[in-house]
Amino acid sequence: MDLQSPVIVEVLLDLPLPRGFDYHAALATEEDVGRRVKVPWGTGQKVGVIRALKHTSTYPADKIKEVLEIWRDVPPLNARDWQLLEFCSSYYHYPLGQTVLAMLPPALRRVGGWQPPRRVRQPRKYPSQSSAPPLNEAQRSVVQAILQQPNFAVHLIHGVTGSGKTEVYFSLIEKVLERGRQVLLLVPEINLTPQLEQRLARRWPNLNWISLHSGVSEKERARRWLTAQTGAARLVLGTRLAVFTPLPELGLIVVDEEHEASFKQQDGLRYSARDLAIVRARQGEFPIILGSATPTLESWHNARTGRYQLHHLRERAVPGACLPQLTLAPTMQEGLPHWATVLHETLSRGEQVLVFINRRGYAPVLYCPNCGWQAACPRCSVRLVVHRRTRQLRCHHCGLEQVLHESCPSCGNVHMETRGEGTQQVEERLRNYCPSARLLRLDSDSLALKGSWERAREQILDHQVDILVGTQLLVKGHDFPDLSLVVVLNADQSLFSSDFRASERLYAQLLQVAGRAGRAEKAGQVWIETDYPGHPVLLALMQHETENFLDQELALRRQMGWPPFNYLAILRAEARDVGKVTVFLEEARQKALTRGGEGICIFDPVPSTLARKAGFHRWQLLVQGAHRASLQVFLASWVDELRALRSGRSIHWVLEVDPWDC
Ligand SMILES: Nc1ncnc2c1ncn2[C@@H]1O[C@H](COP(=O)(O)OP(=O)(O)OP(=O)(O)O)[C@@H](O)[C@H]1O
Ligand SMILES: [Zn+2]
Repeated sequence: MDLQSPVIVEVLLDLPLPRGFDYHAALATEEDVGRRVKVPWGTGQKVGVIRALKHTSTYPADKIKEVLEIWRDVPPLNARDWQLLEFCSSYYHYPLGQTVLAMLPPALRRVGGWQPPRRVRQPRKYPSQSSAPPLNEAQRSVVQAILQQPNFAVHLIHGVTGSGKTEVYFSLIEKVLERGRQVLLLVPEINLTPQLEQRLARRWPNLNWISLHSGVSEKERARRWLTAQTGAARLVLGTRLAVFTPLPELGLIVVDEEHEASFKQQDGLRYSARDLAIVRARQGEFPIILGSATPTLESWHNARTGRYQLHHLRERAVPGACLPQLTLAPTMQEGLPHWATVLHETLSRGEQVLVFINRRGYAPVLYCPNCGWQAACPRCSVRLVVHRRTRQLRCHHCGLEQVLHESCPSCGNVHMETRGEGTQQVEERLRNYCPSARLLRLDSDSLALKGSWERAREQILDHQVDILVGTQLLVKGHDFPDLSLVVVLNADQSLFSSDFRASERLYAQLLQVAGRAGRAEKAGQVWIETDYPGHPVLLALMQHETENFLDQELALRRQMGWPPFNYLAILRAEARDVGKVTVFLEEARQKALTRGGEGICIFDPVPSTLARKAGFHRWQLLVQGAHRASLQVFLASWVDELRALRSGRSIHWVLEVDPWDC
């Protein structure tokens, strides 16, 4: 660089604009690219990240302001970090500045600068494991096969529930750590981290590893993030946000439970952490492992067509443990349920029971049997849920709370009734069946307090609980050896959804919840309440035929022309005034039709599934592309046109690539 010319830096800011901003920075050098800066913005200040140094600017020199501070207290983003961020910004059509600032831990985005926490919380100590269990034959051959390819490859491990996928990951992780490379282990749920933290700490008592998730305090999260960036931390265990952690020596990524929807960010930068992890592995030329008992059809298709390498674990790992026995039973309107006997038998053997119902609260409907009035949310297009203990009606979408009606607001009838069951009612019912059993309800209401999941988990493992009543929070990847009976209530509620992914999701959910039963020596039983025992999802489940099910679903998707046989993007728009939403989407559709593109199909604007939320009307427009590349070309120019539309200024809109909910 010419030493005479004033140094100008291009700074990326957290603004919805596709460009950076120029500032003078007399003392900046090339080393500062990727560092955080404080800059003046309007009457205030903002934190940004230096993207580049330049000689000249297109702005008039006297308009360019001076950078207030370049923070050199932490390392800059490196070329690999930029590579991932640039991919992310261009693939999701999200401004680079917003992408970069979204990925920084919040404590590094403060205009006050970064102060490390005064006290560092010491990681909990666990008794170290004498030695890892010897891998069984099937596990060993998966490990061998994966080790043969040190370069980029996507490995899909399809392992039945309890087949010991985690031990396979650990074995591979050990090899990668020995080679001096860092490891990223992604899990879908913050609830799963205590279980894995414990396993990691026992396996490698001297390893410097960190966990990153939204439950870690701001400062602590930034501190840990920095230990990863400097290379001090050798392993990062985290939820989706951890996919962006700078890891200069990264050599392996594991995505556990790759089918989980929580890998998809649903607001702001709407990325899929699983997909970005694959991109990251390709950029870094190292292997990535996806593991699941119920892979997504996208991954399954890639495995079937040879793009991913498929590995199987067909049996449970604990010697003697086998897959649970499944029984379908009709829902009883009155009297004892069909599973009452087996419930008592299980409890009398001193084993644990999980009762699964995917609905929290007491009852989903409050209605008047006299005039038919129902309690609905005034701000959303849903009914209000009855919470009996707090005597409230609550909206599970916008958080609205009302006092439970004593009488019908429409006709004055004082005998109001509820319909359907939620976790609280099931808990009450079970207390009547088994008055002496110790019950624990686990849903987002009972787990609202910090640390409550960890306590609950220890109670379960210590066998201070006989019956667990819970929602999907309990389904994922947990390992409770004394649990031998799983009861699924009201499975039918999702059999008739219109989403093309409904069958895939229901199958995964039922198989995963069933998979919590009988993981150790105790034989497992699963009872599913349904009035449709002939439904294809249930038939496949009964036969433990996951591969057939996936193949059949793939054939259906191909026939219907849904992903993974094409690619989707959704333009979502919302506003208080429904007219503004439809005008914008109609103009957007016209632009799209004019632009067109090879294999691009533009649908009509329609109301979203939740058509009104917190007073906002929500509509969407689906775009389908036969090829990923041509869809990307189309979206890139379309999004520019959308930004220029006047009708888009007074509403919220967002373009989502590869949506999981349509
Ligand atoms: N080789 C082995 N010998 C004995 N026990 C094993 C072996 N491998 C794993 N296990 C045990 O089997 C149980 C299930 O393992 P793990 O939790 O890894 O299964 P998983 O495949 O991840 O299951 P899920 O998909 O249901 O989460 C654990 O208790 C684990 O300690
Ligand atoms: Zn609401």
